Amino acid sequence: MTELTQSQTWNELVAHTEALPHMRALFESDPQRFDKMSTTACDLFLDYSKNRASEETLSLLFKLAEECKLESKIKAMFDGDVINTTEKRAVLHTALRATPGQKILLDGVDIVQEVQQAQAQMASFVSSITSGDWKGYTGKPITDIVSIGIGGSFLGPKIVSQALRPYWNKALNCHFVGNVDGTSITEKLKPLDAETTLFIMSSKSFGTQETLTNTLSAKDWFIQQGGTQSDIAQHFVAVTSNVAKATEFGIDANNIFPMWDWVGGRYSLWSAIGLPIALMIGMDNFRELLNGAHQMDQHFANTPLSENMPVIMGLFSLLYGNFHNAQSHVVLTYDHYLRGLPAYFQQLDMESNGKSVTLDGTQVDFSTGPVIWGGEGTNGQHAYHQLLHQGTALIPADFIMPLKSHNPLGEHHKQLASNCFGQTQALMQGRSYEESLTELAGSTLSENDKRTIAKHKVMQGNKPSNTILMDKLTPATLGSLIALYEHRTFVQGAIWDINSFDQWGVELGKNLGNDVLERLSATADATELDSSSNGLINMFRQQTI
Ligand SMILES: O=P(O)(O)OC[C@H]1O[C@H](O)[C@H](O)[C@@H](O)[C@@H]1O
Repeated sequence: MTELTQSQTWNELVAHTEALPHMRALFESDPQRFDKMSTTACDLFLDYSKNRASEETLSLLFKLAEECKLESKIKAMFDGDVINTTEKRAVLHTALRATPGQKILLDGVDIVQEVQQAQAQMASFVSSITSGDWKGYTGKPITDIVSIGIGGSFLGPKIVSQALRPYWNKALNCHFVGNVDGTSITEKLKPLDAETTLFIMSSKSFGTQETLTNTLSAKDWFIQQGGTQSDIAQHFVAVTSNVAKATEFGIDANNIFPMWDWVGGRYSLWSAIGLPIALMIGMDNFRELLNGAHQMDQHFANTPLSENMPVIMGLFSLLYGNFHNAQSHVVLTYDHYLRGLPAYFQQLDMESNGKSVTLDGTQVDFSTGPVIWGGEGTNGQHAYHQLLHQGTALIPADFIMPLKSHNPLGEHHKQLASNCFGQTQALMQGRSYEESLTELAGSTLSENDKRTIAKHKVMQGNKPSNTILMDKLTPATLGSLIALYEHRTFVQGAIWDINSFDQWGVELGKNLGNDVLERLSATADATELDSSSNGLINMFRQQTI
């Protein structure tokens, strides 16, 4: 048993949540509910009134957070304490968006200065590419960026540049290769011209199999297309914390951008890992993105728990996972540019909070990180929303929408908004049996059929959602939004007392994958593993030898 589930507040929450009325009743009894349960921070508006919560629920949740020393844990992260205890590392992605002049000392070194130097290196690189000063091996300016990386070195740059497409430099195009599946890089390279293509190899460790293999294939392609070994320096740059390995691999030392071990991969888009973003949207906009995140950092670090947006969102997610048995959480972006965000938050949250022991190694006796999934609205409404409305699982939802579109076309945005708000309303209020019967009153169905069909039309409602609105999707609002979710993830991990910053589960898969790779190339069939693994390996061997 953990202390957490033994605590009085935890047990009060168990009893309290069971007794809470339907959200419809909560709205009916308090016309001010929307005003009371909504807040603004960093140009993001959060309506959290459509949650299964009364004032008492909130005060119990805040009490739980206080008892779990959330405030001092937040401070410890910002101060650079070694909170990633299993890897003995500080967690300072917030330093990547600190303002110049701010001082954050780590082992006596001011890391903000290092960050500023890296940003200056990025800025001069971006300017040489966009001005055309940096030329390909035949003297032509660069037109295409191919970013090679995986995990945090892939999703952040890809999804943020996709989201900020209205800010793109029209003279450049960007492509992302993550998967080691040869199809991925083959298809990406097909339309490209080696003379005008720049490869960015992004790998914090410089040891990730997929990224090394894809980079080698990119080099082979470059040579096949007419480039020479000595041209490689003009076409390959790297972002890594392992400079020695990158130079050994053949990347020119002048073309290496730094990374640090105090930045987790899934928190790294703010560093030079974000170089593809900076190239596509320009360094000024990249700084806006950082500034948006910095504003959210300030809000998170300095706002009382009860008004703190990431805290409120983190506590609601915990409420559903721990007290309502919700196993998943859906993120629904009502903006085509934000269509990749659910996948980004999925990595952020599931790699961070998919853990089963507390910091001291005690097995948890409560659910930790839920499955995060989602997609873009309105598409999902014609598919999986059915399960949100009438399925047996409780799936809390986040709806995210800018009030203004970058593409204001006729009535499109109004219709988009009406669908977004209509969905949250339907989830909350549902439809009773009596209402369903009334709807069927004028039909030609028999009374018996009406009663049967009415049962199928019943929606329990009481399905929770948050709605996050922003005036417009800009680099700054996107920065704030992503930082909001980073901190929301932190809040839950802090209350559960787990390490949100390691990923040992991923490591085991990597090691076993390498072992299998050797067996696939061995001269004899595999016999030493379990029969399934032996069987699969040997089937593959028979097809390829
Ligand atoms: O940047 P790299 O060192 O190549 O790592 C890429 C990714 O691989 C790992 O498997 C981790 O789980 C991710 O968090 C990381 O972002």
